[in-house]
Order: sequence, then structure tokens, then C-alpha cells
Amino acid sequence: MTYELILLRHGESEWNAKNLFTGWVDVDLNDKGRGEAVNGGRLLADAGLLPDVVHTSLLRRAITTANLALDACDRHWIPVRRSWRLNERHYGGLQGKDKKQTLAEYGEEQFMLWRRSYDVPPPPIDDDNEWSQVGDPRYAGLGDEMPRTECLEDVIARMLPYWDSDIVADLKAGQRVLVAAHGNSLRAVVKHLDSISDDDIAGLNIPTGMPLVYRLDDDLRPTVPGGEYLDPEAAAAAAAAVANQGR
Ligand SMILES: O=C(O)[C@@H](CO)OP(=O)(O)O
Repeated sequence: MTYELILLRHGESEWNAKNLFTGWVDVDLNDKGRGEAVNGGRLLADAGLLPDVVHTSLLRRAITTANLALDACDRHWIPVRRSWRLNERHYGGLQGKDKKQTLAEYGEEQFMLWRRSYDVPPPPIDDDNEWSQVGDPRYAGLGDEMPRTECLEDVIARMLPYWDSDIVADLKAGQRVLVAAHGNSLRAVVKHLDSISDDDIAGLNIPTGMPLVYRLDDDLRPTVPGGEYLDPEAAAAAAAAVANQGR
């Protein structure tokens, strides 16, 4: 049995375009991002990879991307499941800050530790910061689990319970699963699937709006390591642009 999983990072958001750290701030897609989402759905239709179920985060940019992509491939009607566990990495006190200015202020090494290290979280955000999510009703049930900052290790720890329960259940039921989420929550999924080391994951960037297809064996190991982008050339160029943000 081969299980099919499609990962889709949201299209470009208003803050991606402005080069601002976003994390849990609920920013919308811009026009380019909406176009990327539609294009992602068309790629799925062209490849005959029509999803049976979709999982999203609780953030508008992932939800809208899923809606637009599914509409474009006539699968707007499939079941939807959502979880905060698929949210973008909480960027702590960096949320709302300009990436270029942060790089200039703290230097390359600290900037990259905060962006891509496995276990160094940014400084925590204050609860009264305008970009804090404390008090947001969608997170009312989180209690002590409500993050004030996260490193990738933290994202993996909160993503995996949802992967193991909800996503694996849909895969094992024979559903073709679409996961519409974020650069860093999808890096967490890919690290888990491909058993990427804590050091090597720093070099992995996920482009916006490009479907990444994984076929998984009985043990849920990828049959093709790293999965397959439906448009590999465009994906490589877009991933390089993500890597270079702030410069
Ligand atoms: O700002 C963010 O939340 C993320 C994704 O856009 O940025 P980065 O790629 O720097 O981790």
C-alpha cells in the first residue's frame, strides 16, 4: 500500500512581501499569493492528484490557500480539519519586526539562529505586545500550551501528536491528504518524514504555493526521499528566495 500526502505552504502573504516576521499573526494573502494558491490547485488537477481531505492550521493564509487551491481543482467540497498544531512557528518577540532591520541589528549568525536553528527560540513575546495572540478566542483551549515563542524543536513536539492521531488516521484510511500550512510547520513535517538531522534541517526551505507530493510506504517512510514538487524548477527558485530573505 502506498499512501499519498500533499504538502502545500500558503501563497505569499502581505507580510511575506513586506519582509516581516509573521509567526502566529493572522496576516492575509496578497494578490500574488492568491494566484499562487490557484496555480497550486491547477497543478494538482493536471497531475490527477485530487485530495480527499484537507488539514489546515488556524491561520487565514493557510485556510484561504486551501480554499483557493481546492476550488481550482473542483475539490472545494471535501472534509476539512483544522488544528493550531499546524500553525506557523510562533516567532516570539520578532513577530511584526522587519527581517532586514533585524539582520542589520543582530548580525548574520544570531539572525540565522533565530530563523533556522533547531533549538534556539527567539526571545518570548510580551502578553501586552500588539502582535501577541494571548486572548485570541481561537486559542482559548490551549491553557499552558499557548506559546510565547517557539524553536523548530518546539514545533515538532506540538505538531507530532496531531500528525500521529489525525493525519496518519486519514492516510491509513486510504485518503489522499492535503496539508495546507506554513514554512516552518511544514519543515517540521518534512524533518519527521525524511528523518533529517537537526543540523541539516537548517538548509531546507519550503516555497509558497508549490504542491510537494510524498508517497509513503507501509511504515510511512517516503518512497522518494524529500518528496516531489509538481513544478520542481519553480520550486527550487522560490525556495532559494525564501533562504535569502532579509538580504
Ligand atoms: O515570518 C515567518 O513566520 C516565517 C515564514 O514566512 O519566516 P521565516 O522564513 O523567516 O522563518
